[in-house]
Amino acid sequence: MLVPEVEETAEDIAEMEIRGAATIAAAAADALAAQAEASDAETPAEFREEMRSAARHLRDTRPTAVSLPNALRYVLREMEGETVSELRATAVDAAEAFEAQLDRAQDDLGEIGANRLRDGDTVMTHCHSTDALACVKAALDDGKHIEAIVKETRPRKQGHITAEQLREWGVPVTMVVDNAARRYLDDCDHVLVGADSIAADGSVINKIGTSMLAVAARERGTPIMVAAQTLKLHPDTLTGHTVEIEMRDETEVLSDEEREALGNPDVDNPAFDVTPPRYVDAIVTERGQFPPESIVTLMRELYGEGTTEPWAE
Ligand SMILES: O=P(O)(O)OC[C@H]1O[C@H](OP(=O)(O)O)[C@H](O)[C@@H]1O
Repeated sequence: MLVPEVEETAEDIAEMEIRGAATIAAAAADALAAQAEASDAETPAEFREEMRSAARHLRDTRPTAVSLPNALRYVLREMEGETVSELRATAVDAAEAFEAQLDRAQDDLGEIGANRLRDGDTVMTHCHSTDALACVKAALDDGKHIEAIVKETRPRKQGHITAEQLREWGVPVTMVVDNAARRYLDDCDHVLVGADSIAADGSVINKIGTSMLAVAARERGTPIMVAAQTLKLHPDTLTGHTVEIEMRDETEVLSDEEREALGNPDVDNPAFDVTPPRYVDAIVTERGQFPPESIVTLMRELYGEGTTEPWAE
């Protein structure tokens, strides 16, 4: 019943071939459009059930980045009609509209974030975030000179992706291991990170190590800026739900051979952590910059008091 694009996208998200909250959201919307286009469902009910099933399959890949369910929700909600062809057309249009909105939001967010960066500033980054990099790009486009201290970000070293992108834009980059962050904070004007989810109390759920970085940055007096388009706002947290932290495979930390050589210790590999709002100076969205404690007002405006699960069986 599921088209190959849905199966492939789900596998690529789970394996992190497709990664980064915004990129995952766009790929999921694309996969739903592919399902709609290739479906051979004969009745509207059958078509709707196929789309719900595709959404469930995509949603079950990774639990933490809310952009994934937010993308699926957007497409399923916009899908309407009395016939299969109407449902198909509205689903495909919705996926396109979603992706266009996502690109626009990232551009707008970048412009706003760039206002915080002055000519000559140095930013410290953690992991790889397209929303965070959009702020640097907009600052560069404004003619500002920006330098970067890029944290490696173990265990998957996504700092390498950030370094590569920044070098491509001509930004001088210094790579450091994660443990060197505090030593270099005095040389930085901002800590700049993305987010996988933002909770209603302003907590930021981002790549493991963000909270340690934020605590150290607060202690050094370096401002912490989180770039997160509104797609990252987690509506379930309005009704008291918490955000599930993904635990990834232990072999990302130690290979089987390394582990055996150490006498088979237990290994935990949480992919994300929670940074409390008191360690964050600003959450930059496409709707403006917010102190973390006031993000709930924007969340209510956009999502009401919570959300439904349009993919439920
Ligand atoms: O949406 P954008 O800003 O690109 O990325 C947001 C976040 O997604 C990534 O998670 P992962 O690498 O998928 O585990 C990082 O934690 C990054 O900060």
